[in-house]
Amino acid sequence: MSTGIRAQIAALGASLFHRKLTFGRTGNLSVRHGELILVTPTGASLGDLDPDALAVIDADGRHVDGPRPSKEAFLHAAVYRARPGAGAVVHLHSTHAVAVSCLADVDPADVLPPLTAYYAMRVGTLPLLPYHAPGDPALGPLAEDTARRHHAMLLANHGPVVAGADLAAAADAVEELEETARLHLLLRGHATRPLTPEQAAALRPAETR
Ligand SMILES: O=C(O)[C@@H](O)C(=O)COP(=O)(O)O
Ligand SMILES: [Zn+2]
Repeated sequence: MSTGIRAQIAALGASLFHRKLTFGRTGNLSVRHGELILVTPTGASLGDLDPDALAVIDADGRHVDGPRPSKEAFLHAAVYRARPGAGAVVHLHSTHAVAVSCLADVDPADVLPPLTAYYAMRVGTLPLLPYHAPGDPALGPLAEDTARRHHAMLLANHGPVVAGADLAAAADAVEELEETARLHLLLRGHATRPLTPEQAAALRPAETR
């Protein structure tokens, strides 16, 4: 499968890891290539991916080739099935988004307010999916259903999962999500003035139109 895509996955993994957007051996990345999906192997550090050692799965999440895929491969496959326009999926344990995923007083239909235009453009709405242990396939149907309406979702007590037309778009969105989570926590206890529903709707991400 394309060496260019493999190199892009490794380069993005290193960039995310070195900017501390995920830690240790957390997070996973995937890219759709025709009928198949290239996904990071389980137990790998995103900071040290070998482009020649990525797993290949099919649309049902079944292992086709390469090393053992991420334990979230079923989740990536579910998002691709729900979103025919998605070309890449990114899952991270980015600190502020994880912190927000642990808050008790959030609206599970939309966890973060549209504090900035870029958040409204790149993320839009962010549903919270109930806690499941990492790799629990029971999350698959729920993620698939949610992904039909949302390209970004937050796994409770875990982290974000974001789809994009390509890796760059998915990375832009997950980075914006992380920065907005950080702003949201910085602003807790302060009166804030998010975008109005009309202002946010006018900037709704193309992925959700
Ligand atoms: O949180 C987890 O365990 C996974 O969601 C994760 O981030 C890393 O798992 P692998 O992709 O199986 O290494
Ligand atoms: Zn995870």
